[in-house]
Amino acid sequence: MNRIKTAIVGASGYTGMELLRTLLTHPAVELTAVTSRAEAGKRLDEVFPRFSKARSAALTFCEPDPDLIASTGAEVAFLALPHGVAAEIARALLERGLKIIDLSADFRLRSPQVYEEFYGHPHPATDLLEEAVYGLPEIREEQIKNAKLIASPGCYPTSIILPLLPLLRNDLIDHSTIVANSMSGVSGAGRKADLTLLFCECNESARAYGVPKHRHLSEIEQELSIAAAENVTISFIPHLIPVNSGIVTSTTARLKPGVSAEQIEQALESAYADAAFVRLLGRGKAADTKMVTRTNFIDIGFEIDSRTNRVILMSAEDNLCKGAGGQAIQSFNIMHGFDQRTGLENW
Ligand SMILES: NC(=O)C1=CN([C@@H]2O[C@H](COP(=O)(O)OP(=O)(O)OC[C@H]3O[C@@H](n4cnc5c(N)ncnc54)[C@H](OP(=O)(O)O)[C@@H]3O)[C@@H](O)[C@H]2O)C=CC1
Ligand SMILES: CC(=O)N[C@@H](CCC(=O)OP(=O)(O)O)C(=O)O
Repeated sequence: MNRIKTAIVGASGYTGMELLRTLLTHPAVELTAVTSRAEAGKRLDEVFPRFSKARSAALTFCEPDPDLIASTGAEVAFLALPHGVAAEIARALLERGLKIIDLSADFRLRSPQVYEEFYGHPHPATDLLEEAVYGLPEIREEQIKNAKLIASPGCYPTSIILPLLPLLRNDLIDHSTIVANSMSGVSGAGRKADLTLLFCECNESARAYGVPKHRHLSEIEQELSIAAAENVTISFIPHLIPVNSGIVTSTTARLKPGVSAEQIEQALESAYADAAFVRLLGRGKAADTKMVTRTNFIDIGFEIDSRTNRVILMSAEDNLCKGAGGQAIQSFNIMHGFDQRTGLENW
C-alpha cells in the first residue's frame, strides 16, 4: 500500500498523542513531521517512551513552521492545536497544497457570527468556512471524500448529535424539549497546567461546568437544526468526572404523540446498521465508558419513560478517540478511499 505522507501539528498534546498512537501503526501512513514548540529537537521516543519500538520512534519533534512541515513532503496534516491557532496554520498549509484535518473548533461553524458569540473573538479565517466540511463520517461521508479541509467534530457534540439525528430526521421527538447531560474525563480539557484540573481538585469529585452556554452548544444546535430543518435550541449540562478519558451522555426529549419504542429502535437501526463505529445496544441498555475507551466506537442505548413520555438516549465514547483523534482518522480514511476501519480496529 502506498503510504500517505502525514504531519501531526500539535503532537505533544492529548489528542496529538492519540493520533500518534493510531497513525504510528496505520498501514497507509508515513509520519513525516510531528510538531511541538516545547519539545522541538527531541526524538519521539524521548518524549513518549511508550513509542520506543514504533517504526517512527526516531522522528524528531519540530517547530510548527508551515514551510518546514511542507518541506517534509507531507500531503496531509492533522491539526491538534488550540482553536484560534489552528486556523492560521490551516491557511498556511492549504496554500502549500496540503489537505487539512482540523481537530479544533475553528472550522466547525458555518456562521462567523455564531463563532464570535461562542468563542469570544472574531473568526480568524472566514473565507475558508465555505470549503470546510463538518467531518462527522456517519452523516457526511460523500462530502468528506472530496474535502481539502475537514473540521472534525467536538467530543461532546459527537456523543449528542449521533443519537439524536435519526429521531429528528424522522420527526419522532419534540425538539424544544431536548436536554443533554454529559460527563467527561479530564483529558477532555487538554494537556495543560490548570489549577482546576490538578489531581486533588478532580479526583474523588464531580462537578457541572460551562452552564448554561458551553461553546459546544453552537455546533450541536447547528447540526441538529440541519437535521430538523428548523432552529433547534437545547439544554446541555457538561460535567467533569475523575477518569482520564471517556464521555457518557444521557439525552432526553419528549416523544411526539403516538411514537413507539419500535419506531425509535427502527430509526436508529436504519441510520446506523451499517456504520462501522456505531454500536446500537437496543432498548433498556445503558452505554458504559469502559466498553469504549481506547476504541473508536460510540455505543448508543435507549429507554422510554412512559410516565413522562420521554425517550432517554444513553451514549458513550472515548473523548480522545471517537471524540477526536479516531474520528479524524476515520475522515482521513474516507478522503483517501480506504476502508473507514483502517488502523482503527482496537477493541
Ligand atoms: N482533549 C479532547 O478530548 C479533545 C480536544 N479537541 C480539540 O483538539 C485540539 C487539541 O486538543 P488537546 O490535544 O486536548 O490540546 P493539548 O493542550 O493537550 O495540546 C495542544 C497541542 O498544541 C500545541 N500548541 C499549543 N499552543 C500552540 C501554538 N500557539 N502554536 C503551535 N502549537 C501550539 C501544543 O504543543 P506546544 O505548546 O509544545 O507547541 C500541543 O502539542 C483543541 O482544539 C481541542 O479543543 C477536540 C476533541 C476532543
Ligand atoms: C473536560 C473538558 O474540559 N472538556 C472540554 C471539551 C474540549 C473539546 O473537545 O472541545 P473543542 O474541541 O471544541 O475545543 C471543554 O469542556 O472545554
